[in-house]
Amino acid sequence: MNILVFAGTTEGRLLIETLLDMKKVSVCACVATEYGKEILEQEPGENLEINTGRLTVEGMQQLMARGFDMVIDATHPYATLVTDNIKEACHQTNIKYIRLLREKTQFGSDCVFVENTDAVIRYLNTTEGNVLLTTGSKELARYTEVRNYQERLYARVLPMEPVLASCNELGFSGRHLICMQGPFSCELNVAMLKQLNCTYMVTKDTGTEGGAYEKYQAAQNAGATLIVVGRGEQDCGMSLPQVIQEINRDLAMPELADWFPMFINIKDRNIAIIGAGKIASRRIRTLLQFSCNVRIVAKEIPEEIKQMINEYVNIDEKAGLNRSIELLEKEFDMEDVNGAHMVLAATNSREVNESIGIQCKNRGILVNVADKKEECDFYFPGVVIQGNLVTGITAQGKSHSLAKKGSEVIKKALRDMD
Ligand SMILES: C[C@@]1(CC(=O)O)c2cc3[nH]c(cc4nc(cc5[nH]c(cc(n2)[C@H]1CCC(=O)O)[C@@](C)(CC(=O)O)[C@@H]5CCC(=O)O)C(CC(=O)O)=C4CCC(=O)O)c(CCC(=O)O)c3CC(=O)O
Ligand SMILES: NC(=O)C1=CN([C@@H]2O[C@H](COP(=O)(O)OP(=O)(O)OC[C@H]3O[C@@H](n4cnc5c(N)ncnc54)[C@H](O)[C@@H]3O)[C@@H](O)[C@H]2O)C=CC1
Repeated sequence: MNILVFAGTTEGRLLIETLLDMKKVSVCACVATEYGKEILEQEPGENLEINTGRLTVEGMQQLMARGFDMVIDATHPYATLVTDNIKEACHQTNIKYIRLLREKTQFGSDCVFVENTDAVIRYLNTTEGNVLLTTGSKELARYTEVRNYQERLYARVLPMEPVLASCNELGFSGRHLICMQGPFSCELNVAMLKQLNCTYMVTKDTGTEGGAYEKYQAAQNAGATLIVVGRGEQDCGMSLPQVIQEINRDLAMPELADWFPMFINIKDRNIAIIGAGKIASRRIRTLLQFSCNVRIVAKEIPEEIKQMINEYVNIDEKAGLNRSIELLEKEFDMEDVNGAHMVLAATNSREVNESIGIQCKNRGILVNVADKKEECDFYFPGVVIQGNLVTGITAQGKSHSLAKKGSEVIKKALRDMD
């Protein structure tokens, strides 16, 4: 089973460790930063691949096109934008999405709960006293809206060069900036609160793994008030044991294929290809290696296809083959598929392809619609021929690039065969 994990968090690391201990599981882990990679502390090996860098939705889709059984989103509970992007990419590529979410911390009613950073700033502006900010560097700029922020606020951030620079730029420096990597024990938090004389501490609900409970205890011990910023809409998800249970259930299920390979005799059968672009020409090249009659219909037929046809006509003549290869340079109409046993709709017009699909189905002609798998009666496989061996491979419409890779592997394997 191939699992794509968006990680970079403690629970992501725990999940990956558990997955790598399971048999039959390969993991591709995506982390946004080098720091996230360090958290992982895992050496890439046969069952683990690590990708570093922030991906766009398109980048995620491209990666997912390699064919994964599921995607587990173990990004930070406050990383709402990344989560939206991962969900969108899963939706586009039709891959199962699971949100791994840390459990919420059980804070007492002596905390102040606010919905977002705006609300923290509003609240702090109604109070006095020093504040220890433990919400990270990303939203630090917003906190400059707190009155006397350079005197009142103390920021605790990760010890990374760019983070330090941006904090300094905002006016957080010297005693007011603590660059340190957690985990922070209750005692350490208490010591910091006391040393800096803080009466407030701001945190997100980063869950047990994020040390939120240690902050709560510390605030209580140091006589400070903990201000908790909510998670917004990110409340739905599974815990780590639930995710593992789900994967184990999927592993136990037999994998049933929907597409059965079948070899049919197309000698002297009529095959019509509508369109003569990049996709059609790839398929024409494949079909010409079979003994079927071929009719190509396209508004414009590129010179290279005409040349390819001429070469085949010559080969056919020499070999005494009596099949027809026709080129019709015209706008498509339904007359063009009269007598066809099989049709490939590969124009660049959705409307034309859809209409070809519908009309062929109505007339009982097997049809392939290159831009919409749901409208296909059959898929065009990756075809490799060597002597009497004919192979066709499909990834069942789940990953076109996987089908392509499979064909390449077969081609090489057959070439290397004695
Ligand atoms: C379902 C199927 C139906 C059918 O057409 O028969 C289909 C559908 C679609 N393909 C799309 C895209 C791409 N397909 C390829 C490659 C191949 N696609 C092939 C077959 C199939 N493609 C059928 C079964 C697939 C399966 O087995 O899983 C191969 C095997 C045979 C061949 O085409 O010759 C050949 C690889 C073999 C080789 O190269 O050797 C590439 C890569 C490339 O071109 O380099 C891309 C672009 C990159 C990408 O998206 O990954 C789109 C979106 C179009 C859009 O966005 O407009 C759809 C529409 C949809 O999914 O609904
Ligand atoms: N199944 C697959 O593997 C893939 C499918 N596609 C899809 O396949 C389709 C074709 O892609 P390309 O070959 O790259 O397009 P293209 O733009 O290279 O070629 C389109 C062809 O259709 C012809 N055409 C357009 N309207 C026509 C009409 N009314 N009558 C006759 N001919 C007409 C044009 O003359 C041209 O030859 C697109 O819809 C694309 O989304 C794209 C990538 C891979």
